[in-house]
Amino acid sequence: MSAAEGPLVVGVDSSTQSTKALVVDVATGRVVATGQAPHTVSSGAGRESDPRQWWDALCEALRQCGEAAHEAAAVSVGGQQHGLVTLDERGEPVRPALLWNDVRSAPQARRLTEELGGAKFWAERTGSVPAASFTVTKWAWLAEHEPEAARATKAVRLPHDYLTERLTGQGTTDRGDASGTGWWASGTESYDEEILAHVGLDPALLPRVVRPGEVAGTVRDSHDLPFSKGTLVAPGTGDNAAAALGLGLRPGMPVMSLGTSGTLYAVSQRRPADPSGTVAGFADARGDWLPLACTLNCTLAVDRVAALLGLDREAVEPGTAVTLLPYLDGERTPNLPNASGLLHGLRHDTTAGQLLQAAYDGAVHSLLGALDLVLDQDADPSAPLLLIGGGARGEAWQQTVLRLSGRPVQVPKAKELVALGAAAQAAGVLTGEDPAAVARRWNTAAGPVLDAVERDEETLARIAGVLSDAAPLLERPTDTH
Ligand SMILES: Nc1ncnc2c1ncn2[C@@H]1O[C@H](COP(=O)(O)OP(=O)(O)O)[C@@H](O)[C@H]1O
Ligand SMILES: O=C(CO)[C@@H](O)[C@H](O)COP(=O)(O)O
Repeated sequence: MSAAEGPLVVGVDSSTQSTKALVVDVATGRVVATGQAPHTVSSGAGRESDPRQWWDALCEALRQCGEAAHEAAAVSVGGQQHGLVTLDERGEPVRPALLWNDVRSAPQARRLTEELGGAKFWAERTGSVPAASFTVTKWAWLAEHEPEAARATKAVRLPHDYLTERLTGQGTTDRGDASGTGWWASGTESYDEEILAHVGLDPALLPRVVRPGEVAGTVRDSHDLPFSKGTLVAPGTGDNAAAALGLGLRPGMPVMSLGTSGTLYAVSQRRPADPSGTVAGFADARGDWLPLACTLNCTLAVDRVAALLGLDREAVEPGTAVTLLPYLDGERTPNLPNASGLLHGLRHDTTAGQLLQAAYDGAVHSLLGALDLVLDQDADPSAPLLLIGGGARGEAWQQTVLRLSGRPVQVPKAKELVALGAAAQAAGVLTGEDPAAVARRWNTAAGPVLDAVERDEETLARIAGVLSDAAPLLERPTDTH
């Protein structure tokens, strides 16, 4: 491998299942070294992870990157959104973090929405109607169910803030990740004191919101740190906002990300405020907006169905009239936190491969319903849908998205767009460039475009019909939730 042409930067993706780190050459975008280490997430009623494990995974991923990581001039961390990290006076976790896909705070989400002026108030004030994923509902759950833990909390952080702080020693966040808390007012771009007072959270416990392009700090002097002292640390952001940077996204370019979560989003210059709650009105990491819909059941749910059927994930068969709503973890889009998986239309001649195809269809249907909502009205309807995340590598996912969207689908060759976006942000603080322009210079979105096929309206209508007819069942809690 030839020597790097420019300075090196590190981009990190600390997502739900693992941490990935890339060392990237700023001049060319060439990935010089990579590393990856897994996390564990609790099963059962909640979804929790120990933040210290994210740090250990980061150190391990960087160790795998070798000497190149030590040579990096700047680093940035992208992380799974929304998770509630509670720290004591020594900066140690009070308890494991409550993750974005933990639906135990659904009652608090409903209650907060009602208590503070309803869905319209929340959408206009924070950009989003809080669902169980939002940090504010998790804090309300903690205060109600574990008041001693809430009292012991001396700092509240998001996952990417926690890792950034361990690098710099300073509590910081950015507008992209702050916009997923439910306590950040999108109109004024500041913490919302009324909402914070309502949930009994002292604003002094929150991190400073660093501006796009501003340096969050430098790597502090500590023997366990994998970087050289003085390495610049960029603000970092939530993983979806990082991927938007990593694609060099412009308004009108829709993205579907297929990972633990399914997400569908676009960049917009208009501040979103959807009172239906389908679209979250996130900020992006540059100064624009990132209207986004998110599902709780994506690659893990479909892989689980494949495992139950004893099939390889690619062993799908066409021609099904079966509907499978794969809501194994409850669901956020549509907002059905108590739901479980539902199967309708099973016949003697239904094959296992058709059942598997129905799981893919159900997962993709939930996301595509938000496509027109995340795009600006003047967006070109024939622009390709960018497909990213681990699932984008799968033929069955690609073909399902192609058939149900009716759009061309572009699959970027670059695999780790969240980590690349973080690297582009790190490059930005080093050179003063716009991170999205850095990513465009690196040509990160390049990849094959699959031609559009006629949209499968029949399947979309069948799934929508089952969803609507089964509403009372899907709202009913099952024993394990
Ligand atoms: N070739 C593939 N085909 C389909 N799915 C894949 C493939 N490779 C990985 N995946 C899926 O991608 C998921 C991980 O995606 P990723 O975007 O890394 O997740 P996250 O960021 O949520 O941790 C796994 O659940 C796995 O099922
Ligand atoms: O909650 C959301 C977005 O609102 C999720 O997209 C999380 O940010 C988790 O991301 P992955 O680990 O699936 O990438």
